[in-house]
Amino acid sequence: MTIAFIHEEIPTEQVEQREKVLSSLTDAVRDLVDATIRSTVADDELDAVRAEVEALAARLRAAQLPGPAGVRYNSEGRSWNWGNAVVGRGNAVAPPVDITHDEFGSAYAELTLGAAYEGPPGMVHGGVSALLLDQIMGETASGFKRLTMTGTLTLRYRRPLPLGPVRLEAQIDRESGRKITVEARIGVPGEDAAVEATGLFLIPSWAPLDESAASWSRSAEG
Ligand SMILES: CCCCCCCCCCCC(=O)SCCNC(=O)CCNC(=O)[C@H](O)C(C)(C)COP(=O)(O)OP(=O)(O)OC[C@H]1O[C@@H](n2cnc3c(N)ncnc32)[C@H](O)[C@@H]1OP(=O)(O)O
Repeated sequence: MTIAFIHEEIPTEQVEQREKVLSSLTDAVRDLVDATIRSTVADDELDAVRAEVEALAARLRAAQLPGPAGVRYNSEGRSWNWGNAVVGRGNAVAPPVDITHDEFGSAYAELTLGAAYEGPPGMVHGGVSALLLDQIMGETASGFKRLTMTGTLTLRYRRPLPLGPVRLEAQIDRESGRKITVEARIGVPGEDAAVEATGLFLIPSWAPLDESAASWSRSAEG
């Protein structure tokens, strides 16, 4: 098995410009998804919109990567993972989340979950809560200083979480060698947690304990 981080020598300024433009497109596509779910226009109008959307997809397919976007990095230490299912700037399926790391071992995020993330009527899908928690916990364990992968994630769904504004928080609870235990929660801001999580994150045996993306890539391929 190879987990490859891709070295691509694009200047950071250019990466950031591309990310800005791509993020705007992603936001527009998210809006399209929400509009599609909630639209009540007539069937022939839905059909006309479908034709226009297909034409837009064909324009984007004029130049494509051969596969998924992967995780890329340049020699200035800038990395980007625009296809990531949770934080990918080019991924409109991903919830619109920005994770803040206030200090090593602690992170939080606030975002609004709309119609695209519904499970029980009017409530956030339990898998969406798990998705967001896994990402914030993994980033907290990693701190972008070391590669961590989810080993075991345990969730307790204490109460339904309404669609709308939500807040996530995560902290490292303890660590021992390659094992990092993280505690986290998601809920309505200012209220008791709707979902509490405990996760065991592992620094894989093939990865260095504390290194850069370049060495993760060499270790993973080697
Ligand atoms: C840009 C960068 C962004 C960096 C920011 C990153 C944010 C990422 C957030 C998203 C995270 C994901 O979705 S990650 C994707 C989901 N997770 C995965 O796909 C992981 C799949 N599993 C694996 O690849 C592997 O099993 C590993 C890496 C987890 C462990 O393999 P290993 O390193 O060879 O470890 P191994 O020798 O087997 O075991 C070492 C010790 O850990 C224990 N152990 C092993 N597996 C588990 C387990 N699943 N749960 C509990 N404990 C386990 C063993 O019992 C042993 O304990 P002892 O005998 O020593 O006591």
